[in-house]
Amino acid sequence: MKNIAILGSTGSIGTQTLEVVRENADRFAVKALAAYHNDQLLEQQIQEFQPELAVLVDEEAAKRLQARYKGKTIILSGKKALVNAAILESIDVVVTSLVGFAGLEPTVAAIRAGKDIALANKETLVVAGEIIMNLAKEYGVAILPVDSEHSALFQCLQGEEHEKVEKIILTCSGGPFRGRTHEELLSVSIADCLNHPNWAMGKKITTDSATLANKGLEVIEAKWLYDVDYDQIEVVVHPQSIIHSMIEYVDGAVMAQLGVPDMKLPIQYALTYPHREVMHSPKLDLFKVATLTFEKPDTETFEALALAYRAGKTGGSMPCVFNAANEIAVNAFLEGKISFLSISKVIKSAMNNHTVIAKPNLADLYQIDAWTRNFAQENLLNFENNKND
Ligand SMILES: NC(=O)C1=CN([C@@H]2O[C@H](COP(=O)(O)OP(=O)(O)OC[C@H]3O[C@@H](n4cnc5c(N)ncnc54)[C@H](OP(=O)(O)O)[C@@H]3O)[C@@H](O)[C@H]2O)C=CC1
Ligand SMILES: CC(=O)[C@@H](O)[C@H](O)COP(=O)(O)O
Ligand SMILES: [Mn+2]
Repeated sequence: MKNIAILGSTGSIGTQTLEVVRENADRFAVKALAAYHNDQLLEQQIQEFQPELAVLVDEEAAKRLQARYKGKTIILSGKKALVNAAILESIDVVVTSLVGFAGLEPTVAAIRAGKDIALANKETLVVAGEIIMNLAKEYGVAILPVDSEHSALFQCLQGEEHEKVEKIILTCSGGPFRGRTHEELLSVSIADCLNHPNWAMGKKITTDSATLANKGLEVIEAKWLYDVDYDQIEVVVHPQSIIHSMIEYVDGAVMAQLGVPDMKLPIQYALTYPHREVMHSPKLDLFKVATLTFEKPDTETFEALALAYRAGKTGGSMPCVFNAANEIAVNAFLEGKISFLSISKVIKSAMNNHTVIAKPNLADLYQIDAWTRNFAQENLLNFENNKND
């Protein structure tokens, strides 16, 4: 029996992780659940999975739940309680399915407590990839990728010599605005942006997919997971999202992992690794798919991808700035405060105004994250007047 904690259990990855657990009740037990403020859904999850501990970061939501709930699960609140969930004695693996920089602190704590990490929260690796990978080595824990592309790469690497990797080919759906011009993007709505062609996901990552910031975050995530140079990571737009990524080896062989777009496979593989287990989800029908196509990404129109490469290649604290500015800009876009095209402008402006620290420690990263959020927030509206940029 593997005991798991799910940080972000009420979200897209969190609920799909619970589906995997439900279908493998003889293999997995849920010992800790955590969410931000969705007390209603968390309560249902507590009733069904009976964890030892449940956490709501939002104090008011936690009070509501504590007032209603009469069972044995301990309910804690606040940011620090996320760490309690991540380091609970009985846990073997922590699924990091919460969004954004908030994933960093509990992930670090979980690694230091010797827990394996099933990593969906890519922002953690973007911000602190070197620190996380070194900590994982030091504490002998596994970082198991949940992100579909990185799981595909992980699967393509099994049984192969890592030093024989020539390049990583990261596939990208292109998002809902693939093929659109700058002019056409001036007036896109929030609803258009949240209409991803292939995946049903949380709002933040869906917006990132539309700007191609998601692929940028994934380039940096791949760099740290698989220890390659940025020049070895190529992004290929593949609108069908059937090939989840590929590895080209030194002899020219290209290994790919294919499947229907369904996160339950990468989630289950991260939890059952090194074994494969039966899944009852729909399987790939190549006759139905019929055509797989590939295009170059348009990084002039979708500048966030180019900015992510720049942040990654600059290194040090710059990816932290990219991430924080993106988080602020995406929130502002989703609240209707800025236009779609301003998202990448906010990121660029924060990066241009940052003095890089070459080897930031965790304390530096917290400071830089806070500086960037503040800078981005104060400059959000600077770009709104120049709609024709
Ligand atoms: N969805 C997908 O298919 C994929 C997602 N990912 C990555 O997985 C992560 C989760 O994405 P997704 O599931 O789509 O996101 P969702 O928005 O659907 O869910 C986020 C979850 O995290 C909780 N949460 C949000 N903010 C905080 C916080 N500050 N502290 C604690 N908990 C918090 C939410 O709680 P509440 O509901 O209470 O607000 C919710 O449970 C992201 O890093 C994303 O990039 C990677 C690949 C695919
Ligand atoms: C399911 C998953 O892993 C997402 O990160 C997905 O890849 C988003 O798709 P695109 O960013 O390629 O549009
Ligand atoms: Mn992905």
